[in-house]
Parts: sequence; C-alpha cells; structure tokens
Amino acid sequence: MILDLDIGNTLSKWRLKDADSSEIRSRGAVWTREEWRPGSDIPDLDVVEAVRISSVARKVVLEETVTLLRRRVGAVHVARSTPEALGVTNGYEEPGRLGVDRWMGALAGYQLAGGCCSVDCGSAITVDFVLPGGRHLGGYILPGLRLMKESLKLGTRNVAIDPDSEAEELLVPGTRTVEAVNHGIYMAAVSAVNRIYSEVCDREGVPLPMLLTGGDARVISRGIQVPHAVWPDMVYAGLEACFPLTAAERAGKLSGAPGVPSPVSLEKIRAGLAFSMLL
Ligand SMILES: Nc1ncnc2c1ncn2[C@@H]1O[C@H](COP(=O)(O)OP(=O)(O)O)[C@@H](O)[C@H]1O
Ligand SMILES: CC(C)(COP(=O)(O)O)[C@@H](O)C(=O)NCCC(=O)O
Ligand SMILES: [K+]
Repeated sequence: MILDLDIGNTLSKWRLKDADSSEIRSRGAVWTREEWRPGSDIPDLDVVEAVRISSVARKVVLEETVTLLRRRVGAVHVARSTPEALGVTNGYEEPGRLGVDRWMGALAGYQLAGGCCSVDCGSAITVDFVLPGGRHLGGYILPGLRLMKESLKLGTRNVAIDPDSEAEELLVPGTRTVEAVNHGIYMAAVSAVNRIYSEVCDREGVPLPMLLTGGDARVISRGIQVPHAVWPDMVYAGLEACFPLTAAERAGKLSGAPGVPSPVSLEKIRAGLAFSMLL
C-alpha cells in the first residue's frame, strides 16, 4: 500500500492506495498535528510500503511526521516546490517559497489540462495560473471561508456554511448575524475568484480551464460563473505525477481526475469584465 498525505494548515488528509491495482482503499482526515497515532489517526503502517507527502503546516509538523514514518516505512517521498517540474516553470521569484500544495495542484492541473487555473479552497483560498506551454505565472492568496469568518469575531464561528447550500441562497442579504456573515464571506470569496480568473485570462489573452480543490471546493463551485471542474484529489495527483509508483501512475493516469472543462471564449470573458466595469 502507498500512503499519501496532504497536510494543510487545518486538516491533514490521508489516503491509502493499492500499489498493484492503483485503487484507493481508504481515506480520512484529522486536525493537523505534530504527533500521529498509526492505527488510529493514520492507517497501520505495517501495510504501507511507501509514503508521499505534501505539507504546508509548520516545519515541526513535517519533521515529526517524517521522523515517525522513516522509522517504519522503507520509502518516504516529500514533495518540494522547485524551479521547474514536469514541463512547468515555477513563477515565484524564490520558487521554494511557493506553497507546495499550490505547486502540486498546478502540476496536476497542467498534466490534466495543459494551461489551467488551479484553485485550492482550504484554510486559505489560492488561485494559480499555468499558461499553455507550462509557464506558471504565480497567483493569489486570500483567507478561506473559515478564516474570514473567524476574523470577524462575531461569535458565529461554529455555524459553518452548509456545504449543500445553493449559490442563490448564499448571495441574498442575510437577515441574522450568522447569515449576514456567511453570505458576506461567500460573496467575497466567489467574487474574488471570478474576477481574478477573468482579469488574468484577459491579460494573457487565453481562456483557461479552471480546476477546484480543497475542503470548500464544492460550495465555492456553485458561485463560479465559468465552466470548471471540482477535483478533490488534485494535490494527491501532483504527488502521483512527481513520484509515480504504480503502473497506472507511470502511464500518466491521475486518480480521480475529472473531465477537462472547456473554457468559454475569450470574447465572452472580456464581455463579462466590460459589463461588470460598467455597473
Ligand atoms: N468537515 C470539515 N471539517 C473541517 N473543515 C471543513 C470541513 N468541511 C469543510 N471544511 C472547510 O474546509 C477547510 C479546510 O479545507 P482543507 O482543504 O482541508 O484545508 P487545509 O488544506 O488548509 O487544511 C476549512 O477551513 C473549512 O472551511
Ligand atoms: C497559502 C497557503 C497557506 C495555503 O495553505 P492551505 O490553505 O492549503 O492550508 C500555503 O500554500 C502556504 O503556506 N504557502 C506558502 C506561501 C506562498 O505560497 O506564497
Ligand atoms: K489552500
């Protein structure tokens, strides 16, 4: 079995993948922490022959995790942001400083779709762009839904947006504090992603397929106006592409990959931007 870990600032996600069949056997998530309990937080390590890790948590979390795993598992692969990988050139002035989850998402998106806009809706919402040809432009970082809500300190933190809410319900004026806050932060997040996408496609002169991942991807997706796909395993797919271990991975098959959304025309994107400026 292969153990894949995607350690975010809030949640540490894991999944177990069968090295022979490439099937996902189980998955889970725990709050990000320094100490793991194999057999309860993560699967029993006796069945694990290799581990792949993407981590953006504090340094000590990764260090402790790697120390534990190296004692028990033969191969431990830790992803890093590099100046270039798999045909993509990292747009950061200091490539190593780009969050490795963003780098994994951008690499996976490029493998799947060629040029792309990859959006990760977690503790932070990040929006990254890779042009056809592989130039990563850099991107945008804004607080995620939960962080935005907590920053208001209005006592609404424990009332989360229902992930099944429809965008129409979330975009109307709230008539209670919880609702006003939830609708406000939702509007902030989806307007930002919609606008960022249009501005960058306009600037670069190319409509790009958009891919969404992260804990809030499903709910954010409902407020996104352009064609896009939700890809829950996008960060894991970056790990698969960087460290292919199974026959399917070596053949370039990324697990859980959605169909590539066809972007609308550049003319439409530009017309939408022009319209929003007139208002
Ligand atoms: N069951 C859940 N538990 C915690 N957070 C959740 C849950 N469902 C959705 N979320 C949202 O997902 C975010 C965490 O998403 P995730 O992509 O795992 O973030 P990160 O990678 O930063 O840890 C939370 O900030 C919250 O807004
Ligand atoms: C921006 C992030 C905090 C997002 O992390 P997440 O929401 O997935 O926990 C992470 O990618 C990170 O720590 N990045 C380093 C800074 C940068 O990318 O510029
Ligand atoms: K994120």
